[in-house]
Amino acid sequence: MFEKVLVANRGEIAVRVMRACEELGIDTVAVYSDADKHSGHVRYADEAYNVGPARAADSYLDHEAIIDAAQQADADAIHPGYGFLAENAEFAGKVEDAEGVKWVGPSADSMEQLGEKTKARKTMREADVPIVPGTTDPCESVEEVHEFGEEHGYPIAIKAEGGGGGRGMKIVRDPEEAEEQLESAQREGEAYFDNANVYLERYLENPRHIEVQIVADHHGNVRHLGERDCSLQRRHQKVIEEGPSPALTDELREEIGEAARRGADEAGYYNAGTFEFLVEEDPEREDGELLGPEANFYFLEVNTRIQVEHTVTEELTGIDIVKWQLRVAADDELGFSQDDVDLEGHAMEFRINAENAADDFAPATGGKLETYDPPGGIGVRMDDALRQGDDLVTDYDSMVAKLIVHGSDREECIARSQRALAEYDIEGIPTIVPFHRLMLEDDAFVAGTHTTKYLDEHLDTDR
Ligand SMILES: Nc1ncc2cc(-c3cccc4ccccc34)c(N3CC[C@@H](N)C3)nc2n1
Ligand SMILES: [Ca+2]
Repeated sequence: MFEKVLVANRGEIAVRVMRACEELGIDTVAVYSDADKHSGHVRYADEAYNVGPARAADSYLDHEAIIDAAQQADADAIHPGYGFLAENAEFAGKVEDAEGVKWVGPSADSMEQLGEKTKARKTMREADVPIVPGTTDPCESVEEVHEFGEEHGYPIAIKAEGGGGGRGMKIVRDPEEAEEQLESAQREGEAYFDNANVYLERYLENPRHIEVQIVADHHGNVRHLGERDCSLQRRHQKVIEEGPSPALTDELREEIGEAARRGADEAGYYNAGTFEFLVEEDPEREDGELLGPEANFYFLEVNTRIQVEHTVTEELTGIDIVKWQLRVAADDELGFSQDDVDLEGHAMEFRINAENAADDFAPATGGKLETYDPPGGIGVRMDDALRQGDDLVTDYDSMVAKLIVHGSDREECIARSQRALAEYDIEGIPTIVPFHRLMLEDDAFVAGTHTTKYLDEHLDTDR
């Protein structure tokens, strides 16, 4: 096992990874930009290295600065967390090539193969995993869009091959829009992902967003750790994630989990990853009625990294996913079989963003944590890097903490979440805690019938 690991990230995920290291007896190295000199992840680490100025491109995204810090610290491995360089195949390759430093994540090859959506779709098709009906090669012309529309009907989703998370996705609702949307998707692909290739999918109007956690080692062992339902989103940003999904029967749950496992196996994937699916809602579904094996589910894309919401799966299974990432990177075999994976109860994760929900979720522009008094008690987990008196760092992502709650069932989880959110006392910066308190009283959310569009359709009007 590694003796020292550098965490190439900041905030809550950096502390999360360092906690796993501590428990494995591994020394921790933090990197920080000038803006994070007094931040929580620096306080937590055994040693810390400045990697540059506040601008992420000159610090957290600077490949050489991070690798230099790892070599200065004589670290055995680099864990990227999520965001920043976590899915950057070029960086992963450089780390693997750097003398004596291991990459804690999937192979650079996997990141390329599965990060490129058309390739990922081809691989899934090989593994008999249903993919969203559409193309697996780049779309070259607007005629192709029209032909696709003739065959599959409208609406059509035009997606950037290098895209993900909703970036570079355009919807074509009738033939006249095709040319403009095609060019726009190609331009965005070029601008955001340096890849103008786009592909076509039938656009599902009101799906649920279900994702399956995968953990796999270098010895061919591939496990799925059940699903998370990420349907409560606002402008493609997840707000509350939960597991198990309140909409699936055990049968459909097992089918989707096994499909993800099969897909990961086919791709020769290792370390932690998430396979995203869309599940078509049945508009006539009544309260309490669940989506059974007759429901359609389709592979969407793979996230070749640990995700923000991995905590939901950890609370349901009792499996520390980050520790397994470290063990797998050190060439250990997975210490559990698929049958050992057992989901217990219900869990929800509330992203605590420093944003003002009343002002269209505008990110805070600064502030000091005059009061920081997070909740506790049975079934309540706080993942953050904050303490009272901290100045808010606003140079990066607005998510400052995660509240994860576990209960014996969804009802207890909701009641416990309401109790925890009522206890959560943060003064000095705006956060979306009040918004989460409201969500827990929303009929559709409490019934679990909300789909991916629910917030976008309801927020911009009545709140
Ligand atoms: N063919 C097809 N049909 C419906 C889709 C619906 C989503 C989607 C997924 C999750 C939340 C959404 C919110 C508004 C609009 C779309 C979504 C979607 N996403 C959004 C982010 C990225 N993970 C892929 N792709 C889709 N693709
Ligand atoms: Ca994604």
